[in-house]
Amino acid sequence: MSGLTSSEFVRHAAAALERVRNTRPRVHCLMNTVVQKLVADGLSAIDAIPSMTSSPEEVEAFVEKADALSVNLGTLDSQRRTSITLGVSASARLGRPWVLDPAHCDYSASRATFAQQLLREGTPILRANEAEFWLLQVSDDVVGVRTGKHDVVRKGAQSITIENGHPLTAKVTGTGCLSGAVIAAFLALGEDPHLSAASALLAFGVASELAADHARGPGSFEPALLDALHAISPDDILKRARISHDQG
Ligand SMILES: Nc1ncnc2c1ncn2[C@@H]1O[C@H](COP(=O)(O)OP(=O)(O)OP(=O)(O)O)[C@@H](O)[C@H]1O
Ligand SMILES: Cc1ncsc1CCO
Ligand SMILES: [Mg+2]
Repeated sequence: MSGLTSSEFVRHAAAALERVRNTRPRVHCLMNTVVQKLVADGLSAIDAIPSMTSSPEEVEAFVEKADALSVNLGTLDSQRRTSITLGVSASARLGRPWVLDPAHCDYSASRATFAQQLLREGTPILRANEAEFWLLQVSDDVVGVRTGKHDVVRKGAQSITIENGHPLTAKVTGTGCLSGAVIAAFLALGEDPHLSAASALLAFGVASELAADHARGPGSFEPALLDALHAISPDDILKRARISHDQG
């Protein structure tokens, strides 16, 4: 884990949350049409600044203005393919960090092929659920994030496992998509991408636990998660973190 002990990593994550709040990174999202609002609200709640437009004519200008890009393939159509291709190339050209969520690439061979092509542009972070993750190949310099009961953040032989979280998170559509956008906000700090991705997921997992304390089910969990992303403090991370790591 880049030479850090577990407790050093947890302190890094707590401080990274504070830096996201203070620097207010701009995150451009090429997001599926199902969960645009949740993703924009979740980014705003952690004090990042979202933009969501996806027209091919404008995408390069928005990527240029942003500090990081979050790409999601959930509702791919031909215009979105064009916008995503342009956005990802601009990101790689400008050296901006970017995150790929290959949503539902396990349902469609053409989507999986597209995801695999995109992963060759720049040095992205891959954020995927179990089924999607195992379908794609990532090179050793790409950080691969597999979410689920535990989130595993791997780079080459090194991995960090985040045990924080709550099962209700999986009952709200789009929390995985939002976790990818939150990773992009942490990447915008320009720090080690492996640590940034793991820090983002630790903050997200702890926020999920805080939210669950105020929820009666998925319906009340969603707004509680936004409240928790707004309220979560570095201290919550220091007190609640449950992680393990493998140096490979
Ligand atoms: N069993 C579980 N217990 C706790 N947290 C979970 C569980 N399963 C998933 N999560 C959390 O729920 C969020 C969504 O993860 P998931 O792997 O379901 O992504 P996804 O399928 O891409 O979601 P979506 O497509 O709805 O955005 C992540 O923050 C993950 O940590
Ligand atoms: C349900 C669904 N369908 C396309 S995108 C999306 C939300 C993220 O999975
Ligand atoms: Mg998904």
